[in-house]
Amino acid sequence: MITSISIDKNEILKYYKPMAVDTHKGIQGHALIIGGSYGKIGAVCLSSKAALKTGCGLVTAFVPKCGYEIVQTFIPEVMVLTDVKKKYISNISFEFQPNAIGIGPGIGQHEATQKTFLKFLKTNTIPLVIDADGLNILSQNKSWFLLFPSRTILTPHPKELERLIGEWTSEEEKFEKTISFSLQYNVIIVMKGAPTHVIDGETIYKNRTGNPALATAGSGDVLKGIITSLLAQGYEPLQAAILGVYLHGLTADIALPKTGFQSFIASDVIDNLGAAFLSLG
Ligand SMILES: NC(=O)C1=CN([C@@H]2O[C@H](COP(=O)(O)OP(=O)(O)OC[C@H]3O[C@@H](n4cnc5c(N)ncnc54)[C@H](O)[C@@H]3O)[C@@H](O)[C@H]2O)[C@@H](O)CC1
Ligand SMILES: Nc1ncnc2c1ncn2[C@@H]1O[C@H](COP(=O)(O)OP(=O)(O)O)[C@@H](O)[C@H]1O
Ligand SMILES: [Mg+2]
Repeated sequence: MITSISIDKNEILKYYKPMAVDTHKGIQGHALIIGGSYGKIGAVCLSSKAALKTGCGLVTAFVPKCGYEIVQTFIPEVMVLTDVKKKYISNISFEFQPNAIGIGPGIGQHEATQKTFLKFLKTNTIPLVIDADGLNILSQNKSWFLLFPSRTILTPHPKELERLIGEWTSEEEKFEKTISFSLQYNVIIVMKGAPTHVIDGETIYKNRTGNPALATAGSGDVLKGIITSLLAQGYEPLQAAILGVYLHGLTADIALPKTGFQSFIASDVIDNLGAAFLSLG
């Protein structure tokens, strides 16, 4: 039976955890963001900065070599690991245990990137968020769906969703297909749009924050960083997805009187995260 739930402040406050007074960076969670390719390192910068500004203690970015100085300069608080290749990722490798991994922003679809992504999926057991080209690679290799760790979070925009589940002819069919996908692979699907819905099997959560100011490059990359950060901090995957889309939308609602719809950019989501958290009390 399908259940519909609103993502509003009441819902969020059921599980939002303010930071403990005696916490420290070592227990606030370590998020790993894997992504970027030549010309699209910005996606990783935005995602990594959003992860830090959502409260996790440590963030590491894994990028192709060309991204090293870009990420270090854009956000020195983030640690950076690099691939052996200059312009794209070909061999995902890291020697620490992150609490959550976000993969996909700006990663491209190079053959070598696809190969290492498959190898990664075969061995990874760490809570995972997959976005952007990570989803596009999966759409081209549908047998890999079976490799999702249970409760993986997928964050497709409508075009990425269509590539994953195939075309639909009505809103009803879109929801039916997304629900079946979520049930079949035991994944949480953040159906980005206006509004965004979070699908967990037959439960549909409809987000109540956000506005058209979010229709801007990198806005999804930032959302991915926010959700990965929450996952790294120990939120259950469903809670991380719900709280993430709520906070993301709220930043745009808070900023709107200052920026208007047009001049709001993805960095403004990051800049308004503090105000969004403060509004939770
Ligand atoms: N500064 C950066 O480095 C940026 C990197 N990006 C990366 O660029 C790569 C490509 O991502 P894109 O999403 O641009 O490309 P895609 O080809 O996946 O998606 C673009 C297509 O989807 C359609 N679409 C998007 N949102 C839609 C909506 N709400 N309703 C209906 N159709 C919609 C567009 O019209 C277009 O046809 C990703 O890896 C992404 O992470 C982008 O996020 C932009 C910023
Ligand atoms: N008109 C809108 N109203 C509310 N949210 C929107 C609107 N347009 C886009 N968004 C949000 O902005 C984000 C866009 O994500 P995405 O398309 O992946 O961007 P990018 O890949 O450039 O980072 C999603 O979270 C989506 O829900
Ligand atoms: Mg995107």
